[in-house]
Parts: sequence; C-alpha cells; structure tokens
Amino acid sequence: MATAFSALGLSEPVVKALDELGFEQPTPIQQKSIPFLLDGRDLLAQAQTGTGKTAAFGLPLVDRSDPQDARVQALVLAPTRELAVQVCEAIHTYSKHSGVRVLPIYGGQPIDRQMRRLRAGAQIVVGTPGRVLDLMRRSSLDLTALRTLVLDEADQMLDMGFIEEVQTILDAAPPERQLVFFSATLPASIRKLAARHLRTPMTLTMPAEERDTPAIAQRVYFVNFKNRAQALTRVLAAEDPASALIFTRTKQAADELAEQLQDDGHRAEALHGDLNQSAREAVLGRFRRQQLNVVVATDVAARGLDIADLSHVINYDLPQDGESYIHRIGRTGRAGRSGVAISFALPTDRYRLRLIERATGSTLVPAKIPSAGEIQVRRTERLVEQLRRQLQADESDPNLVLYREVVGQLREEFDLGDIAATFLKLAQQRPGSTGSG
Ligand SMILES: Nc1ncnc2c1ncn2[C@@H]1O[C@H](COP(=O)(O)OP(=O)(O)OP(=O)(O)O)[C@@H](O)[C@H]1O
Ligand SMILES: [Mg+2]
Repeated sequence: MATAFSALGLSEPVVKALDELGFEQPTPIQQKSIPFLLDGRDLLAQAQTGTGKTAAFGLPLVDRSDPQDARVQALVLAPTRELAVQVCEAIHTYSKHSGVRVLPIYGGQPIDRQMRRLRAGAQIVVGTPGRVLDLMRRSSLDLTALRTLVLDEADQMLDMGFIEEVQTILDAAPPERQLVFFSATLPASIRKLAARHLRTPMTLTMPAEERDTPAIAQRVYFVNFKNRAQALTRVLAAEDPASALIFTRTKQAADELAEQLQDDGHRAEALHGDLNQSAREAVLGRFRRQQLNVVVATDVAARGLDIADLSHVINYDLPQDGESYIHRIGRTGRAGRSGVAISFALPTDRYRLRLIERATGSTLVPAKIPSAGEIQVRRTERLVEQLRRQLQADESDPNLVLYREVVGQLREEFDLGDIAATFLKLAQQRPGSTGSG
C-alpha cells in the first residue's frame, strides 16, 4: 500500500492500521518528525494541541520495536494516568498488525497485575513516572534493552518535579538510547534543560503564524466573585454546549460546581485527583461516550486528553500561567475541528490575563454576559433551526400522518399561524426542549 505515510518510511503493517483508522494524510508535525525518529535521532518537538503528536512519536516506536524480542524497547512517560492510558490505546491501534505488545503502567491499579503482564513481555511501555520507578525498583521493569524514551508533555514532566525520576530512568537505560521530547508548549527554561539531555538533537518548533489557534474561538467574561456562578449559568444557557469541560483551580471547587450544575439539570460530574482511579476512569469514560455533557475538572485533565467532539472548554477559574491556558483550551478544536474557549476573569486576574495573552500571542476579546432576553432569543433560534431540519428531513415519517390529522382538526377552529406560534411557545417552555439546561 503506497500512501503518504509509507513515503515517510513507515512499514506496511503500520500503514495498514492507519488506513483502517481513517488517517489519510500525515499532519505537519508527523510529516516532519517521523522520518527523523525512524532514523533513531533525538528530538525536541513542539506542535499545537490536537495536531497528532501522539502518532508522530508513536508510529516510529512501533516500527523500531522488534516483536521477536520480548524485552521493553520503548518507554513513553506521561504526566497523568488518564493520558498514559490514552497514549497506550493509541499506540495499541497503530501496532494492530505489527505483532508488537504495548502495556500501560500507572498508579491506582493493582501493581501485581502490571508485574505479571510485564513478565509476559511487552516491547512498548507507557506509564506515569512514579509507577515506572516503582516497577524498576522491584526489578519488574528492566530497561537494559531500551532503545527509545519519549517524554510526552515534556515541559510538564520536567516542571512538575519529575526531573529526578526522569534522570533515574535515563541512568537505567543504555547510553545510546534515543531521547524524544514532545509538547505543545516548550518555554525557554525547559528547552534549555531538555537540550542538556539530548545528543545532537533536532529541534522542531511550529512557526509563530502556525502557533495561534484560529479553530478555537476565545472569549473572556469579566465577572465578580459574587456574580460568577450566575454568569456561568447564563453563558451555558446561551451557548447550549454539546459538551463542556470546565476547569476550576481546586478539587473542592470542582465538586461544588459539578453539584450545582447537576441541580441546574446538567449531566455533570467532577474529575480530579481525590477520586479513586476507577472513579476517574468511569467519569472520563462516560464523558467520552457522551453520557455526561459537562465535566468539571482540575488541571489533571488539562494535558493531552483527546475527547472526541468536545465543543467547549470553560475556565471557571483562570489557569496559573499561559502554558496551562494553551493546554486547557486545546482540549477542544482538535484534528481540524472547531471549538469554543470561554474564560471568566475576576478583577484580581489582570496579571494572569496578561500572561495568557503573552503565551498565546493574541488578545482575549471581552464579551458581554448574555441577558435573559438574549438567552430567550438564542433558544428560539435553536428551536427554529431544529424545526427547519425536521421539516427538511422528515417528510416521509409515518408518525407525521397522525400529527397532520390533528393539525387539520385544529385548523377548523384556529388560524394556522396561531397554531404554529403557540406550539413553538409550548415547546420552548418544556425543560430541555432545545437541549439547554
Ligand atoms: N494524520 C491524521 N489524520 C487524521 N487524524 C489524526 C491524524 N493524526 C492524529 N489524528 C487525530 O487527531 C487527534 C489529536 O491527536 P493527538 O491527541 O495526538 O494530539 P496532540 O498533538 O498530542 O495534542 P495535545 O497537545 O493536546 O496532546 C486524535 O484524535 C488523533 O486520532
Ligand atoms: Mg498529546
């Protein structure tokens, strides 16, 4: 099979898996990094959120692994458990026809099961640093055959105090191993630190004009602490998001806001590090399956998560810095789709806003909190839009025969325009009639 992916040097089994996934063209970062990584070179790469960095490092890992050798040949480190699982699943789909085994190892899961699986053999391991080290210390994870170490979200991995763990892991690997750093953000300090570990590294960064994210419409609402909750209610009512990921600064605030949104009729839940691991995975699973339309999370969900069709990211609390903003809003507007990012700023947030604007290189446009009247207008617009779609689609729906009969009877008493208008009014009064809460 000759495709744009095989032209990059990827093998037939990998190209076949990509074909089945529906990947037609490599993204720019994949185009640039894959040949380089297949060559075994060290790489420091930065590319926007949602542009396919996982496959950019994951595909070469599969092709550089020898399925005949049961030892661990590649290790990917990720900052959160959920991200480790997601990256592992992505690499698993790429390796479907390659005979390469991929294993996730992360905390909050029984360690003996992970030890058993490691004993059974795996060429690629994806894990969080703590559990990786733990398994190394128990002599369960052996890195003497390691050929590649990837740090996904490299800046956070080096930032969060994981630097010592990373160093220990590097020391346990052969000196000639390939070292690969990927992130959407690589502040200068991290770049310097990273470069110290890389041998004759190649640095890939996206040019400034490709760096801003036109796919994500960004707005900021200036609020007071007292009216912020009401402002959120109004913005949600006006936007009627198909799905929204809302960020708060603390776990407690996430719990409280999720509860409040439930009371308002949203299918909302909180996601943060105080939940046990199975609860964390369950919430994320329900969100991915669209059984929840709102998740209120701490920054544990800010990095790397790829949730299909997430329409809105909302910063209920502004993030601490510009990098965090870029990662949070990057949960929407992925893989060529569009998205909306909304931020609430308190009077004390001026400094943070400036940090964000500096990091994104764009000014955040202040927006006006929608009035009750505007919300009403938006609701009606959505209802009419729905009606229009139904009118165009449902001509042959057998159920309509019955309704037409009812309309016919009503017409003997009332004007057709009055019937339709009154019905629209009733439909709008029905809670959830347009999907808004
Ligand atoms: N070549 C491709 N063609 C089509 N879709 C792709 C391609 N490469 C990746 N994708 C899809 O794009 C989405 C985003 O990819 P990925 O999660 O790797 O982004 P990322 O660059 O790592 O973002 P982040 O910085 O947020 O971690 C995924 O759903 C992935 O399946
Ligand atoms: Mg990623």
